[in-house]
Amino acid sequence: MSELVVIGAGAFGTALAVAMSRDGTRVSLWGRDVGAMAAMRASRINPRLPNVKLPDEINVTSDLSDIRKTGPIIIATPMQTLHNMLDQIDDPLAGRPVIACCKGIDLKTHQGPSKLISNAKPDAIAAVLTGPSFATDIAQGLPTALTLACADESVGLALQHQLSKPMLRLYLSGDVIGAELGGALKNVIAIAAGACIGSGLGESARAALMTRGLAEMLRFSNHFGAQTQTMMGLSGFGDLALTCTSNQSRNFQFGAALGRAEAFDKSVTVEGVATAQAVVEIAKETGLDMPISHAVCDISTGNTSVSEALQSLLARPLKKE
Ligand SMILES: NC(=O)C1=CN([C@@H]2O[C@H](COP(=O)(O)OP(=O)(O)OC[C@H]3O[C@@H](n4cnc5c(N)ncnc54)[C@H](O)[C@@H]3O)[C@@H](O)[C@H]2O)C=CC1
Ligand SMILES: O=C(CO)COP(=O)(O)O
Repeated sequence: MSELVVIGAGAFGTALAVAMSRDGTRVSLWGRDVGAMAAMRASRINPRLPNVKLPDEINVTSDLSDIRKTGPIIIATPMQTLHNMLDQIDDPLAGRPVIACCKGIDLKTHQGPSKLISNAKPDAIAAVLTGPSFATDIAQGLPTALTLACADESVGLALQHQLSKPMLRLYLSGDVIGAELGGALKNVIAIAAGACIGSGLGESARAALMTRGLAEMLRFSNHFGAQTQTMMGLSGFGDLALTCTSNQSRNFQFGAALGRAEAFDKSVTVEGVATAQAVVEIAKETGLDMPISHAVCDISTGNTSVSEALQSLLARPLKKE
């Protein structure tokens, strides 16, 4: 019987644990909050996914030593907590695949999840699982397709086969940088799309933002060696399309609240805010032109209003597509 560890018992970690356990795989689902994990163990319900019962195959735990069990490790904590999370794991995880689902760029180091993993655990095998998928859809067993990216082709192939399920199709890629940058950058553009709709600018404007946003994603990721094909696939265009057009997306919801000048619940995970800030800092260092990310950084930190940000985007010099 295969085994798997999922670190991070939020919506996404729990959804993946449920999906993976459907074929009898034994999953250890780790969360940091001892009380919340005890409650989840008793009720078999995660309040973030209230309609989904956790199967018996899932061992809900707050004991990090449970990750010593065999099998790949999936990390589904928010991006800005990954550095600290890896520091808490005292095992070197030698030879173990460590698969990040975090979508973002670390503000302190300007690195993505795979680099943080390789720096902290040089003997582990870093991989990334990303693409268009809401936790609720995965947990309910609705059809979903994701990118699994791993630089080690044979490990990637083995993971693709182990983690693909009848309703969860994993497409394999060797372009780890491209896959993780797609997931990080689409959140920034989704905030812009939400602000556009929330402030009543219309769906044509949103389509323009998505298209020019994709151009920004390509410019940025190509600079760091990503392949264009990856950005046009599930982890780039696919996730951009989902997140910019669905009210279920928290990044979209946050942008929409900004557009309507409404308050937003600070406890909700909105990965695009810190990533926009990291992108602006990286753009300053590299000279990359990232106007939408600049606008999102300014509106999400309260430096500019949505209408001022729009005016500055519209006032840019006309250029070739
Ligand atoms: N929810 C979704 O539909 C999807 C989420 N993701 C990604 O998965 C990652 C996690 O997102 P969600 O599960 O949705 O977030 P969530 O807000 O539902 O859960 C986050 C979890 O991380 C835990 N956490 C917070 N700070 C922590 C720390 N310092 N150390 C350890 N654990 C900590 C929280 O207790 C919570 O259980 C994000 O990067 C997100 O972009 C990816 C695909 C879909
Ligand atoms: O990444 C996601 C879907 O693929 C989830 O998006 P949000 O974090 O914006 O909710």
